[in-house]
Amino acid sequence: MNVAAPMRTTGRRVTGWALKVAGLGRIYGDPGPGSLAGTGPGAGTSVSPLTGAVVAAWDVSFDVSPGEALGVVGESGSGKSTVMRCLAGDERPTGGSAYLREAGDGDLFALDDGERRRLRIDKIAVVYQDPAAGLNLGVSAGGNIAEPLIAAGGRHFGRIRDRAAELLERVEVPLDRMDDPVRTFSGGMRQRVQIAKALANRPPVLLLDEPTTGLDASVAAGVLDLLRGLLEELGVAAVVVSHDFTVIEMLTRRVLVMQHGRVVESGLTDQLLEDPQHPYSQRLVAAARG
Ligand SMILES: Nc1ncnc2c1ncn2[C@@H]1O[C@H](COP(=O)(O)OP(=O)(O)OP(=O)(O)O)[C@@H](O)[C@H]1O
Repeated sequence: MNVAAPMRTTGRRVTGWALKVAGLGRIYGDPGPGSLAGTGPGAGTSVSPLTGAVVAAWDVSFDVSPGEALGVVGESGSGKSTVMRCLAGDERPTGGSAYLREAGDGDLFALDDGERRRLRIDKIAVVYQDPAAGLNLGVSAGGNIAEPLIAAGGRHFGRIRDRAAELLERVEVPLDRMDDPVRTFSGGMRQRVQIAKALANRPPVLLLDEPTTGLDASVAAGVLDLLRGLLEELGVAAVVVSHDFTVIEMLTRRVLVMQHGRVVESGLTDQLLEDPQHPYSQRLVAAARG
């Protein structure tokens, strides 16, 4: 299937999409036709009463432009991480399609595993909640960042080291820690190294899955500040998944609210925070406002 090429405007920001997702769905268990009935927000569950399948995400559609960040917010079990895992290529969706401008007009979900892995080298980068998922903790900070650079064809030791140092400096990790194993770093520093590694090959798309959950509040605030600056500066198209509207508010321009595997509301983040329409969004916003 061909998708019309997005329009480019002058400057770093473009009006066309960098990533477009249409009708993404993921069902765990029997994906037969009966499995959708009786699931979703109206039914109050994502588990099919007929087949027992879990409709973790269904009919999720959005696009993200370069220089834009889109949030996906919802409570535990709402399906937001499933969406992220499908986009990252960590698992295969049951249905839908996705297009990456820089990868031509082919459906990402139709690629084989090897092709998906190649996209992860320099086109779609992921920052996971758990730094251990994105880093090798036994390897130095510099070595972790070198890994995607080498995978992308980097062979010159000096240039790889310079790029690693530049990235560590940008994420405010002291350069004298560059050769220390990441295992010896604090949680906040590990997350900064993970961010540096994700950005190593200047990917057009960055997926952030609960990037500050699990960090102490003051450490999380520092990492959020860093991410906000990077997203403004880099022109990357970002998708930010979080259960926390405070994170979404700080990092994103638009947001989707998910409940029981479905999108129940979407819009500009500040407007949705100001005047949420769906009762579930109202509950999430109230929780964020304390
Ligand atoms: N491998 C799996 N097998 C079966 N069900 C799964 C699997 N992974 C996720 N689920 C179910 O899919 C639904 C959505 O899970 P998902 O992890 O996407 O939610 P989430 O909103 O990201 O929550 P959390 O923040 O807790 O990860 C949940 O009901 C979950 O139990």
